[in-house]
Amino acid sequence: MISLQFITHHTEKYSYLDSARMALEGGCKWIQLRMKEAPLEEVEAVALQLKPMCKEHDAILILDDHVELAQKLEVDGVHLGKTDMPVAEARQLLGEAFIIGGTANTFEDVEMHYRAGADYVGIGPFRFTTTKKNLSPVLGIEGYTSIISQMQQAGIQLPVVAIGGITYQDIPDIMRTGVNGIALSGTILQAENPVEETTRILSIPL
Ligand SMILES: Cc1ncc(COP(=O)(O)OP(=O)(O)O)c(N)n1
Ligand SMILES: Cc1ncsc1CCOP(=O)(O)O
Ligand SMILES: [Mg+2]
Repeated sequence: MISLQFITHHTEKYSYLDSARMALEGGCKWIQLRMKEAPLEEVEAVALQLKPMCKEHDAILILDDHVELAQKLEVDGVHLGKTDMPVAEARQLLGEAFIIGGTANTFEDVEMHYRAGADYVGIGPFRFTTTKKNLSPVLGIEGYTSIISQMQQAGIQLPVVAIGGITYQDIPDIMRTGVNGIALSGTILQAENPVEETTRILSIPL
């Protein structure tokens, strides 16, 4: 089965928690609670509701950005970008048991996260998306092919999750570049039935 990380978002129809619930009901086993611009107390309140839901579905729960909160709530890990706590510092604080992901847009970013002890890298964006502001340059298929090939040449073995504007149709081509998984938000939440869309995506043959 395809490795799918669902990134929470809120829309006119759905709350952050609804978005995660639908992905879990569709069979997703990895949720990233991403609540940009929400106060920490609000992130904590949603995380406290989401943690037992993820446990019930045997799914991993990581938080976007909030290292101390991840530690306090004993969720599974965090995802960190350029303006967040550095991966090495988060590793010091959290220890080996927590999953730590880092954002990359170039091979140099991947190398840095690898040396710092990240468990995976989220490489993107694949294409333009409105889900995130201040996007790095879009990578397209060529971008992933190039970064994966540089990783192989450098002997860097680190799971890669592709992210950013990815739709159902894109997945087979992206997976063929050698990435290990896909992170999605908008394409699931904009589907007529997000639960069914999650299941449909997870059923894509590898
Ligand atoms: C899997 C994954 N990859 C990349 C990102 C982007 O993280 P970051 O650069 O910190 O940006 P924000 O998500 O915090 O806006 C991600 N969240 N997940
Ligand atoms: C968090 C993040 N980082 C790079 S693109 C992105 C948003 C992914 O969401 P979508 O699948 O809706 O483009
Ligand atoms: Mg961040």
